[in-house]
Amino acid sequence: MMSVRVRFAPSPTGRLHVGNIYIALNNWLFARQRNGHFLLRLDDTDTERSTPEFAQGIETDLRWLGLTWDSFARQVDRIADYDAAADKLKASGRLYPCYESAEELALKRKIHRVYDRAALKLSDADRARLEAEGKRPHWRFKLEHRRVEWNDLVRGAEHIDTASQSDPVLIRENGTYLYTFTSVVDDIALGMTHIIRGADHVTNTGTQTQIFEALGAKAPEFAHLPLLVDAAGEGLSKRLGSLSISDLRDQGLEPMSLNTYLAHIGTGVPLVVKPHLEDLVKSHDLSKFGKSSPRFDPAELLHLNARLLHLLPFEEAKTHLAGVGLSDVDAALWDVARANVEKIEEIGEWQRICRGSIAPHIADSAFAALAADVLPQAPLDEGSWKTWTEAVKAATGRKGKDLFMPLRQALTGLDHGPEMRLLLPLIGRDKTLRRLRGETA
Ligand SMILES: Nc1ncnc2c1ncn2[C@@H]1O[C@H](COP(=O)(O)OP(=O)(O)OP(=O)(O)O)[C@@H](O)[C@H]1O
Repeated sequence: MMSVRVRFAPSPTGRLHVGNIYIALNNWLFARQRNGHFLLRLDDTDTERSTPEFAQGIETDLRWLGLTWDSFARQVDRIADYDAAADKLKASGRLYPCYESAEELALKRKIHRVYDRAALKLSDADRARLEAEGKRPHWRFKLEHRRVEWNDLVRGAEHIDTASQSDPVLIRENGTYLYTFTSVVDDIALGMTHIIRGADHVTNTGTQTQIFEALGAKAPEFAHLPLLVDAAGEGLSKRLGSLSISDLRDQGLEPMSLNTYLAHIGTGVPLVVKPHLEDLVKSHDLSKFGKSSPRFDPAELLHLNARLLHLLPFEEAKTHLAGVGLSDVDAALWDVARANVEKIEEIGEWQRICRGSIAPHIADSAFAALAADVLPQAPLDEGSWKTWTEAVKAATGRKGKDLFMPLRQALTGLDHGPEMRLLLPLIGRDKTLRRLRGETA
């Protein structure tokens, strides 16, 4: 069997958003599951809007998520190939020059929805006259008017009737190529076997299939994933910077929670925490995705992030902790605090409470003093809390919340957090005594 080759082909015209990564991830998982090849291709022929900073940002985002690529291409390096392919289509009569201005085309559109192919009727003399007047042609691809059918790996049996479409412009008046064309030339040259992309490209599929064939190639298999929308149901755009990957990274989310969430939404399969990309590779299945637009809900992502941290063993958490400046957190603290955070940086607060210094919250200093008197001797362990609170109860007559809450507040400055039985040994006897006296310790 031919080995699988897929690509992610963003234009470096903005910061990648979660919809773009939905596509990148699905391509990557599809390739990895089949020992295939994943190409990163920058569609950067729009030189006005493409920038090196956005190109760099794409690489940074993909690396952060672990979506590494096997090869890399840029469309600006491949113009000679486009020229050669265009010459071939011109020679076979599939690309024809048109001279209508934008105004003329707008007028025509009021009468016919589809371009009337008037330019095909021009004689050599007509064209020579137009050129002599200084007109430069744009070039249209002559569609075969027929039904193009394909078995979409996401959407099932699909078809487009190209008779209802205008012959697409593939080369602009200034000689630059349109995406519809360059993408096909690349997909042929770089040997793509499957094209996995967003549903915004379904309508291009008829035209592109015919361009593949006109260039002597067979169209690859297609998979069109639904377009993600935000929690309010609005579409996403690189240009607007909505739900960008760099923002989510800056917010301190784990790359694997984003990968897991994106591999899940739109599938209808229950959301299960997957700590490693390999786990997602195993369960990946394009046929599980539906057609309707999934909502990307940041609240759901945050919840998943918390669940992922709760399951993350210390050995794996270490590098993440170092990444947020918390390399001094140890296994004991991690194991106690991880169930109480949504983002890894919040571990810093528990590090400060257990290992650094805080201002305690003492509501009743007489009670705190009595409690200090009966604190067990060092070293404190997981049994010490029970021994201590029983002694405090005997000394003060307090019980339940009236007993536990003032102690928690005195020791942590907070009224919530991990079990006190686990926190007490981490805080230690000295700090506990000082905090009970109201000292910052
Ligand atoms: N909201 C979305 N959901 C899923 N896929 C999307 C979404 N938006 C874009 N894509 C896909 O992302 C890939 C990269 O596309 P592209 O670089 O054109 O991004 P874009 O967000 O559409 O760009 P722009 O906003 O600059 O027009 C394409 O496969 C496209 O179908």
